[in-house]
Amino acid sequence: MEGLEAWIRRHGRCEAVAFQVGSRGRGAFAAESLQGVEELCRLPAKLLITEARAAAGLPWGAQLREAAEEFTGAPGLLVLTSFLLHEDAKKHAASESACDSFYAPYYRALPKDLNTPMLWPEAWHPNCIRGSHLERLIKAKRHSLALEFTLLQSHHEKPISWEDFLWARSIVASRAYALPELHRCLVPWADLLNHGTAEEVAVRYTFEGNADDGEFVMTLCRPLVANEELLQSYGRKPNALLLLDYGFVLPYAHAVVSLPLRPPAKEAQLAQHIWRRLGGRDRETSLEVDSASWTKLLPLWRAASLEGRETIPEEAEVLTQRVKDVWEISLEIRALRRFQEACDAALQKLQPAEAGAPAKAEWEIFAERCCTQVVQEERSLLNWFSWLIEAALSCLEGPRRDWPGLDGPSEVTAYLGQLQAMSAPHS
Ligand SMILES: C[S@@+](CC[C@H](N)C(=O)[O-])C[C@H]1O[C@@H](n2cnc3c(N)ncnc32)[C@H](O)[C@@H]1O
Repeated sequence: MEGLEAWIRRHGRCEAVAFQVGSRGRGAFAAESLQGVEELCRLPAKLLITEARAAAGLPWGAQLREAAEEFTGAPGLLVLTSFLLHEDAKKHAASESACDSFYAPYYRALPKDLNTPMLWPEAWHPNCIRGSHLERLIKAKRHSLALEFTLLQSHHEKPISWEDFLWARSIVASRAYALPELHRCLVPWADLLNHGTAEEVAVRYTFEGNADDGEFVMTLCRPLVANEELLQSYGRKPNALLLLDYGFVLPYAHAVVSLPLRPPAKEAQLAQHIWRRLGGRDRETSLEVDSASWTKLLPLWRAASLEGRETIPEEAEVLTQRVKDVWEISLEIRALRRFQEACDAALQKLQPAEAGAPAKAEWEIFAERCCTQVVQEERSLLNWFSWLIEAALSCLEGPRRDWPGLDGPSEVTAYLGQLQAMSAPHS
């Protein structure tokens, strides 16, 4: 760390921060009590490994970028990974070994051992994640990593190992910033700050000036007492994504599940027409749903629940609009039942919470604890959906004595909105 700080001070500025190991691992702490808005670091552009600089530093940079654009939304992450491999950064991580790269002080401050699902052994598959959304995410990630590795191998002059690739890819996934001016980039010093919730975050950052000679500036945005940890935000992410890219979970973060959504029957022309107008796919798809987005799926479930008709009537556009809002009580009941069936099916697929062989290694105990928490959150979210649907159905189907004034679907929706606001599962 001293080498990194000396390097930063030679080229830019960093203030008032001490690096220590705390409850979140190594992190940045207030060296003294800090009041008001204070500049914590000012880093000239040349200290940042931007995707443009990485591409320029690789003989195959331009071709790799072009090829990566074909199959990933963030090609810069692959270019940065390739650059770390080309620079042999892993060899210098957490070591004093000789390195003639300009970024040597940064590489030496990088962690050698990481624990994210990308680095879990391929065969390691904890029982608790079977059937979960988390399992789908991990499988999809492994699949895309294999494709990325093949792409990098076809560009690098020297052979690269799978282990080195996974290390470099995990470093980039867990540390790269996305700055509007520079796109993806590694920012030495700043990337030592751990992640906190919106209430905990104590810094904000910006890039001033142009890409070649601008500066990355991090500022304090609330007072801190001495030794308090300085936290930044990695974005409002569900625990499944925090686990996937960063290898940790928060005690309170929102859960996500995937629910199967089946298109209406082929012969139900009107339903098919409305389904497609709403963006529904031709085949069964799994949609990611959380406690904030579930209502956006209701129109699709309504469309899928429409009774078949031979032809598309002239008023089909009007009907599409009605399906987006709440239309009629019987349709709403059928749609909610479909939603409930999808939740039940997803719940059935989850393993009992206590399943799983006892873990041995330290990384395994930690990984299994994180997985168990994420899957428990999925289960809670699915149970919460079921509870909401039950509340809605008893409202729509029952005598509605308890809720006088709830006469039509829109009142029911408003009522559900209130229930949702009061009871959303935050943990
Ligand atoms: C950008 S780095 C932060 C610095 C890192 N702790 C280090 O020693 O280099 C991101 C990594 O820090 C750890 N981390 C960040 N925020 C965390 C948190 N709230 N709880 C636990 N670990 C956290 C995770 O290992 C994550 O992959």
